[in-house]
Amino acid sequence: MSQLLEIENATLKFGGVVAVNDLSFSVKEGEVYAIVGPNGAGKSTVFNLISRFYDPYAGALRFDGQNLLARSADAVADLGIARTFQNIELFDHATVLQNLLVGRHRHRRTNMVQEMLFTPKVRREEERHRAAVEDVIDFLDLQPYRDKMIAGLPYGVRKVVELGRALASGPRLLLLDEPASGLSVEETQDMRWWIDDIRKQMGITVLMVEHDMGLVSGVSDRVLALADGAKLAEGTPAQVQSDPAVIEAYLGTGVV
Ligand SMILES: Nc1ncnc2c1ncn2[C@@H]1O[C@H](COP(=O)(O)OP(=O)(O)OP(=O)(O)O)[C@@H](O)[C@H]1O
Repeated sequence: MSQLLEIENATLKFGGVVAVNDLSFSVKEGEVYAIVGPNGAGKSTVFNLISRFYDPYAGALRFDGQNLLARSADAVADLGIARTFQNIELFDHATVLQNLLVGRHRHRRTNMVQEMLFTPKVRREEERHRAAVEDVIDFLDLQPYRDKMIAGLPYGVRKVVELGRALASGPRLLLLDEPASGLSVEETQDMRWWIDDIRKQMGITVLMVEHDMGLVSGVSDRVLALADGAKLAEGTPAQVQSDPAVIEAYLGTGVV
C-alpha cells in the first residue's frame, strides 16, 4: 500500500504551548488509522493542520505526494479530503437531503448564469449530484430522514448525517473527529460497521481521532498514541494498548 498522507516533523505552537511537537506519521491508502491521546494531547490540532485551518510552525504535509502547505483549506477539500467535526457542523434549518447536497459542492462544474437559466448541462449536473447523494442516503440507511430538518433529529442521527455529508463529497481521505462521542453503545456499534464498510466497500482511507478504545480496536489497522503533541507509540491496537509508555502516560485517565 502506498502512503496517501504524510506528516513530517510537524510542529505547531500557540504562544508558549507546543500543541504538536516534531510529529511524523503517515497513513497508507486503504487503511483505517486512529489517533488516541488524553485531553490536550494535540489530536484536534493535527486535524486542523491537515485541513489547513492552521499553518505549522515547521514541518511538511503531503497528500498523495503533493505539498498540502501550498494549498488553501478549500483547495484541500478539492483534493479529496473531507472531515467531520467534534461538534457536529450542519445546517440546522435545512433537510438531510439539502445538507448532503452541500457536500457535493466541490463537484459543481457549472457557473451562475448557467444555473439561473437551468441549462441542460445544469440539469444533467443536478441529476448526477442527486444520484450521488441518494447513494449515500441508501448506504447509511437515512431514507426515513431524507426530508426532515436537522434541528428536529436525534443527536445520533445528526452524527450519521454529518458522516454522510463528508461521504457525499466523494473523498479519498475521510477525517473523523470523535465519531463515537455522545453515541449510545448501539449507535457506536453501528458507527463501527459504517467505518468498516466505508473502507471495504468504498475504498476510502480513514483517519480518525477517537477516545472509545473499543471502537478504535474494532476498526483500526494502526493506532498512534499522542502525548503532549508528540508520538508516544504507534502500531496495531493491541501493540499500542500494551505499550508501557502508553500505560504510564494514560494511567488513571481511563483511556486505555
Ligand atoms: N486555538 C488555540 N489557541 C491556544 N491554544 C490552543 C488552541 N487550540 C489548542 N490549543 C492548546 O493546544 C494543546 C492541544 O490541544 P488539542 O485541542 O489539539 O488537544 P486534543 O488532543 O484534541 O484534546 P481533546 O481530546 O480535549 O479534544 C492544548 O494544550 C490546548 O490547550
